[in-house]
Amino acid sequence: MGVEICVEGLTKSFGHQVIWQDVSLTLPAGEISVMLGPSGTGKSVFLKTLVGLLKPDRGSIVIAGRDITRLREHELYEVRKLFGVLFQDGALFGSMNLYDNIAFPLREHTRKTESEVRRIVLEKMDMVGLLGAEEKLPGEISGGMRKRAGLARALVLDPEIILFDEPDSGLDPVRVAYLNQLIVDLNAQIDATFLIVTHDIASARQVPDNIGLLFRRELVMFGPREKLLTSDEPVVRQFLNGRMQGPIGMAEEKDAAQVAQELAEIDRSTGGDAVRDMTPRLLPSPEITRPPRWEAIAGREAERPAERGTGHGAAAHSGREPHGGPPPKAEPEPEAEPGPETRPAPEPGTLPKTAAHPGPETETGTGAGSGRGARA
Ligand SMILES: Nc1ncnc2c1ncn2[C@@H]1O[C@H](COP(=O)(O)OP(=O)(O)OP(=O)(O)O)[C@@H](O)[C@H]1O
Repeated sequence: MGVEICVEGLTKSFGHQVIWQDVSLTLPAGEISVMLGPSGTGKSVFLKTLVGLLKPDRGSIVIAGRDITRLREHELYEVRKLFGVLFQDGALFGSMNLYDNIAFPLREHTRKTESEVRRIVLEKMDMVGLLGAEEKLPGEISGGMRKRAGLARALVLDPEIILFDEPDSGLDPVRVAYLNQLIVDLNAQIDATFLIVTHDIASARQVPDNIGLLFRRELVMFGPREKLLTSDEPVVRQFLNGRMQGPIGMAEEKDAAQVAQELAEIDRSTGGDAVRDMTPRLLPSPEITRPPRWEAIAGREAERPAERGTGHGAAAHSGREPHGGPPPKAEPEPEAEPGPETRPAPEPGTLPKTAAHPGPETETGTGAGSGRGARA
């Protein structure tokens, strides 16, 4: 089972620039949480702070009973063993084939024999639908495959927490749909605590148990998905509907009168309720054995059949089926996709260090809605 992360009064600045202040939230063990926010609001900084790569100015981050903001570097190293991180571009080493990229953390941080390494690498490649692509170089495959290779590498040390930094960036909507299904399937299989930073509203509406929103140097809200999807908070409504009308401006904040006028206009044109759709939850693929937590979620979803596919819910926001469809393995990815995703690989030392940390087999039963919010 994944571990809970309890953040209290967290503040981070660079020089005089406050990135965010007094952030408090709890990422419930084993649940999927999404962090949203306009560009530059410090979502990536938040992820890096959680994993101990950046030090906050104030506040605490308690993981498995330890406040990681107070740990020394060698103690942090132990805590980082709990984490797997999927970086935006997969952060693969360009000169290594996928097999060696995925084996890298095992060879670096464990004493496993090559036959054990092989078993684990192939198991994780199978989980992300990449079996058969072991010999490919990162530059020879599509952006979607690179993300999945990065995910396989994040999985090899059996993390209890997985951080995803914009997993959908640079992917077309179909690849995003497959990746979302993979994320949900993995959560049902490995039961780790997931935190996803994304700009993709459709993903944010369907995938998580909890949603948070950073804006104006604050955590505006963090709480159960249902609560944010039906929220009256203008920033939340604007962001979850991808609208220009609302407090979030192109480059700078709008004045209050303009915001009030825009919101009144939306309410006039929509009757005021168009933004509060309960998008159906994405469920694990049929072939995945659902642990009790997901059984409970599926049960709750089944209780609202009338809402499925009606109004401006999932259909309007994502254009995709909420669940089902072929598993990620069946994804027909083009193999070569030169483009912005092909970036120089980072130096080995820049990756957060992780190591084997198998968790117990027990299932979490917390269910959606146990996230403790800033103001939710
Ligand atoms: N190491 C650093 N030193 C100084 N400033 C930094 C550093 N890292 C990030 N910043 C600043 O912190 C702010 C938040 O950056 P961050 O990348 O976390 O935003 P973000 O919300 O993830 O943005 P995006 O959605 O565009 O990826 C930016 O103004 C950035 O320039």
